[in-house]
Amino acid sequence: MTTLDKAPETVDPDSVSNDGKPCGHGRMLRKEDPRFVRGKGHYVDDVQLPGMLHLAILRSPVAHARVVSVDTTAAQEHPKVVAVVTGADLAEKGLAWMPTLSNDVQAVLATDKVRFQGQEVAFVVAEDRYSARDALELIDVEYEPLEPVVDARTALSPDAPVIRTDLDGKTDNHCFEWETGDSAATDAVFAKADVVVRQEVVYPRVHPAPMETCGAVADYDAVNGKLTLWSTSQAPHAHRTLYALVAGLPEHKIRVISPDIGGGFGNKVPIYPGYVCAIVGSLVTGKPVKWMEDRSENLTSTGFARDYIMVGEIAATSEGKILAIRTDVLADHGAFNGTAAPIKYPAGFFGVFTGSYDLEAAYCHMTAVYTNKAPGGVAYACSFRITEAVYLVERMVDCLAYDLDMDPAELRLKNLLRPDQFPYTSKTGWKYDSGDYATTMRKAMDMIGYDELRREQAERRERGELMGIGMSFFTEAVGAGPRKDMDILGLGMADGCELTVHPTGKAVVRISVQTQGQGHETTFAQIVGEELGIPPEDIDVVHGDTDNTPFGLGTYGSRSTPVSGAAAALVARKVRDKARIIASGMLEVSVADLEWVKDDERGGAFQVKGDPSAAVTIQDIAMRSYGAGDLPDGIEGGLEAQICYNPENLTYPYGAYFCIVDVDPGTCEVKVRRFLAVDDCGTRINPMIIEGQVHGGITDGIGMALMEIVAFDEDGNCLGGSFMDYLIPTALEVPHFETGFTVTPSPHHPIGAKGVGESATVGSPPAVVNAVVDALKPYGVRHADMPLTPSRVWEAMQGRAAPPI
Ligand code: PCD
Ligand SMILES: [Cu+]
Repeated sequence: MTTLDKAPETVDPDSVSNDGKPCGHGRMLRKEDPRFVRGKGHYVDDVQLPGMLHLAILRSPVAHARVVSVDTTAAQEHPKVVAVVTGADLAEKGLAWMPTLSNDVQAVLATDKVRFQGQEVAFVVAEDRYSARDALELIDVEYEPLEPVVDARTALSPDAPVIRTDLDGKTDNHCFEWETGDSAATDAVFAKADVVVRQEVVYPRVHPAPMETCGAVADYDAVNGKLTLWSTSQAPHAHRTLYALVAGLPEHKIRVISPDIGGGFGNKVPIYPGYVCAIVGSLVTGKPVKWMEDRSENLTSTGFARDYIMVGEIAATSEGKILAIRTDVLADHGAFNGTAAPIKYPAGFFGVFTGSYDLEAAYCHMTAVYTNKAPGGVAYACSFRITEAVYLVERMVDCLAYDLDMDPAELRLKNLLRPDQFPYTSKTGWKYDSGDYATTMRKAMDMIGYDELRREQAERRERGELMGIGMSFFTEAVGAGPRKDMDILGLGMADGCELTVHPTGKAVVRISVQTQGQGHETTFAQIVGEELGIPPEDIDVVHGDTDNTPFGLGTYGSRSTPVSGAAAALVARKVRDKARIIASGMLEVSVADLEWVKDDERGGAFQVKGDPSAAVTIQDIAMRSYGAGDLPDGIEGGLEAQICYNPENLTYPYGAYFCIVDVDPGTCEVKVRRFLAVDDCGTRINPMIIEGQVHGGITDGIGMALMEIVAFDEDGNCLGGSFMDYLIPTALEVPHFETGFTVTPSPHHPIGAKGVGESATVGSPPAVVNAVVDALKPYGVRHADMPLTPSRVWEAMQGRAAPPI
């Protein structure tokens, strides 16, 4: 069902739920913003504790070397230094290595070797931040250089030095092998196809680069045996459990607090050595210890994203019916596999590379390798590798359009899944919950004025101008996930939620997910408010503190709305069920005689069927639940509930994106003239927040398509270690954003909502690249790799392969 533009007049047409009723309170200003715009946000670096010490990390200047010796004598003598800790010190405590969230191990501080430039080698704890940094220079490390492995393509060659000598019996740089789909069936379809298109497509290494870098303040209270850790974590509960397992501390004696987070984008999902160092620092000094990265440390040593070399093949009929897709991927995971992905999915959700199309067969084979680069493979605004998958398929479809000389919009419309095919099980086993793709695609084409733009393009081409029209149609799988298939290091991906309505009818909802700027304090209040008829202003959302919130797996992969959002709606319904019983006592009727009504005047109320005068509001009921007088039999006092929600399936948001670019034939500079995103994320809780999310994601996508890359020289030196070298887009590089939407609610989500936080980062890079390649069509360009900097555009126009950057 698509409730496109079908909302009744009285309802904010921006926000309708399954049954056409308003959901939440629509466009509500964010409750957290008054704090942020007045500089009253409270971030990890704002934490100041009495007697707090400062920690700085010594990092490897080289990519691959044996650590011969680490001499800390001079640093220890620095008057303000309190402690210096090396890998050898940690090894004595059994803490030199830690598990990663993808079942690998990573060095906290190097013992045997350094494996990437920027790797943690030792740390200093000093009285102030400056002294800690100064003292790093007094540590003398002797390195015996080893040949670095920089290029994933040669990592498996027999003469490549073995990076992970720490792993028992390891004789090569192989990380993992993975496949999905049906190889034989796919080969058979390819054999009979009229057309086969093949293209190598590289998604370069990029960095999430959140505004706030990573950091922690650890405070170990030896008297009570309690560790409090303020940290920049997108997943405080999961982190706490891992600290308990690794350090052997009792879990109830660990409190992880994620205060305000200045952007996460997947970068704050992993546990970094720095967090562990801060904990060790506090344990050994008995004082609170703060560690805060600088920008360069963040860019060179924390979780990068992508780094996939993909060879795609698409089989089709000469009329443009896509039959099958096949791909072979080489994945560069850096020195340690630092991806965070559900354990059964080493390549994340890359299995959705079949896109939004109706295929006969599909197959993917992937090889992942270790290289002497920073660890990662994090899901940067991407539900576990979906960004890469969508980029591959959307680039391949455009290559097919090029080869068949077909219009790429027409080609997509011909192949999109039809509404009657949902729920649709893809050839790689993903169950797409709902969709009406063609409606969304047509709406986007109308909004952008597709036919008119093609006419304009033809005219401009006559004049030698390079105008490009690019598009993408994407489907994501977000909301990990059903615990039967998904866990991170053994932790099932269900989320708890607790709701308390106070006697005066104000409420507190405690959630396990962690906002990093998405506006959860607003939208979760809206979800509960909608269910109970309590104004969202009267509902406080508590998050980011393991002592005060229920267990859950955290925020990434756009899972908060699909999982915790569902939990919030259901816990509110549980409270409402209890309220109904209390109301039946108050009104002296049976429960069956009551109906739940919501209106502007009263908010929410239970009313005797057919008698609007006999009603009690949720606020009346709350007071009664705590107040004097008897409650119905078996009903305890108070109005609260808790649940743990295990999603039945992921949710599958989708969208149709259009990008218009102009390429200067002289300078080869790309200017994004227009960008339109039409998203379908099911029921929209707060359209204003959704638009903000989409604006951010488009900006990210333009950045990746046109300028972002973490490159390395042949010695393994990172060439993107500052914002002078690692370019991110500013307001100057992005156009005015155009957005639209359709609403196809998720059938299994209690309010029909799907995630949206990453949609635009997933959908926009292929739209931008497709636009640039389309602009270069007169030069016979079928593909060019990101980032499409002027030099790469120039090379493509010369008919040359892209040079390394
Ligand atoms: N339907 C719907 C959906 C949604 N929503 C909204 O919107 C938002 C979002 O959501 P989601 O989609 O659910 O998501 P989340 O989970 O919450 O979040 C996450 C995401 O989010 C995004 N966005 C953002 N924003 C900001 N500001 N910051 C940040 O950091 C960030 N990050 C990014 C990322 S990257 Mo990953 O981590 O990579 O995986 S994942 C991610 C929120 O508020 C909600 O509520 C609404 O309203 N409706
Ligand atoms: Cu990804």
